[in-house]
Amino acid sequence: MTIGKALTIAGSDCGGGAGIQADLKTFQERDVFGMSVITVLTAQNTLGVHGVFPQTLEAIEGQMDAIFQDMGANAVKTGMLFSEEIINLVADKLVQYEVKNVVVDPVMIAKGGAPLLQKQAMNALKTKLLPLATVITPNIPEACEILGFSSIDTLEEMKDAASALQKLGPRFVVLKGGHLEDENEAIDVLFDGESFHYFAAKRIKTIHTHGTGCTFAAAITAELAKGQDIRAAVTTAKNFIQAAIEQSLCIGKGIGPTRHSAYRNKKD
Ligand SMILES: Nc1ncnc2c1ncn2[C@@H]1O[C@H](COP(=O)(O)OP(=O)(O)OP(=O)(O)O)[C@@H](O)[C@H]1O
Ligand SMILES: Cc1ncc(CO)c(N)n1
Repeated sequence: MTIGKALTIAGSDCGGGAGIQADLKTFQERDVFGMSVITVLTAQNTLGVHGVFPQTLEAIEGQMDAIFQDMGANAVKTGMLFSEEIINLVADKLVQYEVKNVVVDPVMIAKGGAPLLQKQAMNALKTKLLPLATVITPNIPEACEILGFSSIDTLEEMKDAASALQKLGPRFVVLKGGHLEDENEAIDVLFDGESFHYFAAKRIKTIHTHGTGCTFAAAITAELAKGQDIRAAVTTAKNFIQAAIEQSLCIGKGIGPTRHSAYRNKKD
């Protein structure tokens, strides 16, 4: 029996809604074999991030070598990388192992406002990691940070930003519109270097959106690991996150997680 293999290189969210935990739950739901490289431990719950504990470079390198010298992966997702040193190491290893299908979720700030990427790491993210990406999945504040834009307020501005991001080197850009002020729709824009594709869904009124970005990018990764093309992968990921937010969970006292099992048994 063969199965698609997907690897997440990200931070651990002990609260289970984001990071490594969200990614592995999503991989499982999408029927790919999930593996993980933990870059940082966070002490985190629905109220916020209470501690950040980066792993040593030796520990991160050891995990990557263990996976790539044996099982390998059909697709890799990066999430919280936190520091310049970790970004440089991960980028070097992706090159060393000639990894195909790299999904870079440029995680910067948690929903509660905690920084998940050090300011000094921005240049390494832009110059070392983005050019290795098959697809990047920034939200609007992340796109603004990367590009030095003061704001992105309209669909036209999202298109301009997606096109500017693609010039930094990723093959595809998916700019997420979750943060756009639109009462009716949450619209994401895919730019392939030539044309734009739109993925719109009804905006759900809920505060429980902890880990939506991780879950969405993990679903894209799972589909790429199965050999789907980018448009099919984003279509499935959008349906997956929509179902997960529709049934999001009021667990904890703050911003609750989504329900990763909500899309189970639904047709693509
Ligand atoms: N209220 C909502 N209703 C429907 N879809 C949403 C809603 N909020 C976000 N989305 C969708 O969820 C996906 C993730 O987008 P979002 O912008 O929330 O990511 P994010 O800010 O990176 O998340 P996080 O950093 O908390 O993990 C996108 O497809 C976006 O359109
Ligand atoms: C570990 C981790 N990665 C990513 C996010 C972004 O949602 C988070 N809150 N925690």
